Order: sequence, then structure tokens, then C-alpha cells
Amino acid sequence: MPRVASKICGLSTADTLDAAIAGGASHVGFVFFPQSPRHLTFEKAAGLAARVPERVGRVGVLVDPDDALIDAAIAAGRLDAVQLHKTGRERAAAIAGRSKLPIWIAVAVRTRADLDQAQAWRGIAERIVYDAKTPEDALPGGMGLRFDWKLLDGFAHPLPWALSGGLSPDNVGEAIGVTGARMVDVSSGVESAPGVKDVDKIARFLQAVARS
Ligand SMILES: O=C(O)c1ccccc1N[C@@H]1O[C@H](COP(=O)(O)O)[C@@H](O)[C@H]1O
Repeated sequence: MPRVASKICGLSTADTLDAAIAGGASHVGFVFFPQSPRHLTFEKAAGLAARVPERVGRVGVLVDPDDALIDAAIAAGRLDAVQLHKTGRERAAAIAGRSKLPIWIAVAVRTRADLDQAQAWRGIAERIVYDAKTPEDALPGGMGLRFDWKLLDGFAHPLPWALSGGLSPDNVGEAIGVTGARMVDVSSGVESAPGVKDVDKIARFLQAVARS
């Protein structure tokens, strides 16, 4: 078991899912957001979820979802956790109560002040995913943007957390060294084009994590 856990997010094919599992990912991410090039139909998600062994967590990535979407995503993706973007506190608490699953909350970071939002998620979220803030008209994640990792220096994390945003096989070792992250989360950095995962990049990413 590597010292640092990894989530490979936005998987949509059997071969890249298998590469993430074989490479030692602790979690795999399935995106349910039609605007994303990584969006999965429920049918496709069900097929992928069936390939995932018990030791690997299945995380559904959703953007302020309604109950119907949450319920269908949980069932199809056999989700072990729900990662929420752009979802308010009350709504996230309702999703936690309804789903009975751990909630991971994406906190969009550009400045040090953005980190303080993490405090508000005590009692609701199991984990904070620090991701780079994206432009208003863009996807809330999966854009390959990174924030200044130094912002995390000395920050008193209120909850377990993962580092996300613009990670790649070439920078993840440095990112772990700078931030002390015990979990990393990647999507576009292991792709050859938006939504197209690359088995070699996935393997290189997981090797770099295992070395750190
Ligand atoms: O990946 C997506 O398409 C996506 C869509 C909507 C919300 C979140 C999404 N992805 C998450 O963003 C992080 C960072 O992505 P990247 O590594 O910078 O490309 C990713 O790990 C997903 O959790």
C-alpha cells in the first residue's frame, strides 16, 4: 500500500480503469456531469463499477446534483463516496443524510482566504478536495489548472484532505513534497486529450506517487 493514496478521476473505459487498479490507485472517480467530456451514462458506469475490486473505492463526481441524479449515480456506479462541486452546505448535508455515503467536498482555491471555506464542512464532509478555482464559464474541475501549493503551508486542516488540480506524472512528486499531501487526485493530467485517459500516463502517475 503506497504511503500516499491516489484517486484517478474521470475514467470511462475498461482498459484505463484496469490500468488505474493495476497501478495501485486507492480510488477511481466516475463523473456524472453532462457538460464534462468525462460524463458517464448510467449504463456505462454500471459496467465499469463491476470491474472494480473491493479494495478500491468508487467515487462519484457530481455538480450540485438533484436527488434523482444522486440516486441513479450511486446505484449505477456502486459508489462508496460522493464528491460534490459547487454544492451548498445545506444541500450537501441533505445528500449525506439521504445517501448515507461519505461526502467529499471540492474547495476551489486561488487565494489563502479560499482555504478557510474548509472549516464550514466539519460535520458534513469526510474529506476536502482542494482544487484550483476555474473560470466562471468553465467546468468546475478537470481543467488541468493548479493553484499555488505553497498556500497550504502551515494551514490547519479541519478534515482529511486530498490535493487536486493540474497534477501530472511529472509534477505529482514535487506536489506531494511541497504540500505533504497524503492523497492526490488527478484527471486531465493522465489524458492524451480531454476525456481520453492514457494508460501509460496513469501508470507513470501512480509510479511517481509510489516513489514519494
Ligand atoms: O473531470 C471533470 O470533468 C470534472 C467535471 C466537473 C467537476 C469536477 C471534475 N473533475 C475533478 O476535478 C479534479 C481536477 O482535475 P484536473 O486533474 O485538474 O484535470 C479532478 O481530479 C476531478 O476530481
